[in-house]
Amino acid sequence: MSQVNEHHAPSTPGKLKPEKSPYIHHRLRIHSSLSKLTLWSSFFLAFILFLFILSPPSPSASPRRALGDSWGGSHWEKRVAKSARRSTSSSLTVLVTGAAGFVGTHVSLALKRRGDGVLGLDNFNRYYDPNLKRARQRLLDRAGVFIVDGDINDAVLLRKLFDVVPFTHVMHLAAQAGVRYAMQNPGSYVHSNIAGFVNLLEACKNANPQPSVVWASSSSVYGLNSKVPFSEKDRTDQPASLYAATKKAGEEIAHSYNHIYGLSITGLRFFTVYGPWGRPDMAYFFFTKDILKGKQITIFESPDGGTVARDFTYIDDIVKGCLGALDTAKKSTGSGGKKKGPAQLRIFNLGNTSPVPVSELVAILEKLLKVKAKKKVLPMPTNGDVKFTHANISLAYRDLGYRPTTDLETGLRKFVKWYLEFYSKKSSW
Ligand SMILES: O=C(O)[C@H]1O[C@H](OP(=O)(O)OP(=O)(O)OC[C@H]2O[C@@H](n3ccc(=O)[nH]c3=O)[C@H](O)[C@@H]2O)[C@H](O)[C@@H](O)[C@H]1O
Repeated sequence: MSQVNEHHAPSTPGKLKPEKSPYIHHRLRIHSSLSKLTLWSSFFLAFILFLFILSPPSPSASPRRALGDSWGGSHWEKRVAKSARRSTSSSLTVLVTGAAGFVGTHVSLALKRRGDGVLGLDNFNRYYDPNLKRARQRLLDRAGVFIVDGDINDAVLLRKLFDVVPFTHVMHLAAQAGVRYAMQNPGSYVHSNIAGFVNLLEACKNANPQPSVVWASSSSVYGLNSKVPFSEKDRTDQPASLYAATKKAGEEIAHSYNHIYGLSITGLRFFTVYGPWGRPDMAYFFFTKDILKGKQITIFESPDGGTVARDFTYIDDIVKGCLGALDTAKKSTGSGGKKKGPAQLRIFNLGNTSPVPVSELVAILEKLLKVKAKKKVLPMPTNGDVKFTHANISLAYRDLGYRPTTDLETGLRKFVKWYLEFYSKKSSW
């Protein structure tokens, strides 16, 4: 069969009506479907790109992690072992997850300063400014605490850490925090507060020796409970936010790992913790920033016009509660994933026992900053917020020796002092 393509006339020009041979017609059909395919696939790619740009920024791990940040090797293991080395045999050896976080930084410093071995773990995600986390990391580095850049969902990394260090305790503070953000990025709460917690407990129950676990639950588990002040035995089956629901789920997951594997587990229900090196996503922090910038702030009030109040708790008091929980934690009874006997399971409120209306918080900030706030009062949106929190701390008082001593004005004065120093220095960064 003669090979004719569209560039050559048929062998007998003139006689034949110049019509397309079936072959040429076939080739042209292929070309037009190819060009249609190219057109549609470029439309599809453009659409995917558009969706990606629009999707909410999920706090994935730090950019470096996206490039596959490496860990392991003899130098890395030496850094891990040195950081975790305790000063005496009666000291603790603690893995602090979320060590570059607000509470994690303060707890790590306090443990190291009293002679405990401390190793940090943090994924340096972008939920808020990673530069603040890196600044905290430098603070801990100067104190001799190494923070491994890793995720609590990384089972291989966790197993390696427990192979290198015989942790006596785990202070689990890594979490997706924030009541309102859960409506924007629910997946992040499942990733960190459910999957991450289970993965960490799996590593703990498989470890030999098994560590004792102390972890951060939240006052938000009280949800719509109206009996005040909140006691540990009160209802916690009405969470008002996904954040609260994941913390409540954490308490139930802790019960199952205690029951099956003999893990000693203590949950701490923190009540709106604030202080130097705090979280920029919390009201006291961004109110300070906005008041100094002359930006309007929104003060929520309850739908019936009443105030919205929180039992704000200063970080130094929280740290004492965390160390009290670590020091009174009984050993886990399991070994290599097998339970040998009943193990300790506890839950405590760590609050300040004196709820303060948000409007009062703002008045204190105006006084400390010497700037009048531009305020807008709005009914509290149905965004997961609750009208009030108020802690009964008699259990923590009795069992942990927990005695909060810092009132809101004193605590905010220390926060404002830090804020002005840190961000004036940062402006020179
Ligand atoms: O105890 C906890 O377990 C939680 O504490 C914290 O949650 P909250 O108590 O909600 O703190 P935070 O956001 O600072 O709002 C403070 C007040 O300002 C009100 N609020 C907030 C924003 C605003 O624009 N206006 C306003 O009035 C708001 O209605 C609230 O009354 C932690 O974020 C959370 O991770 C968890 O640890």
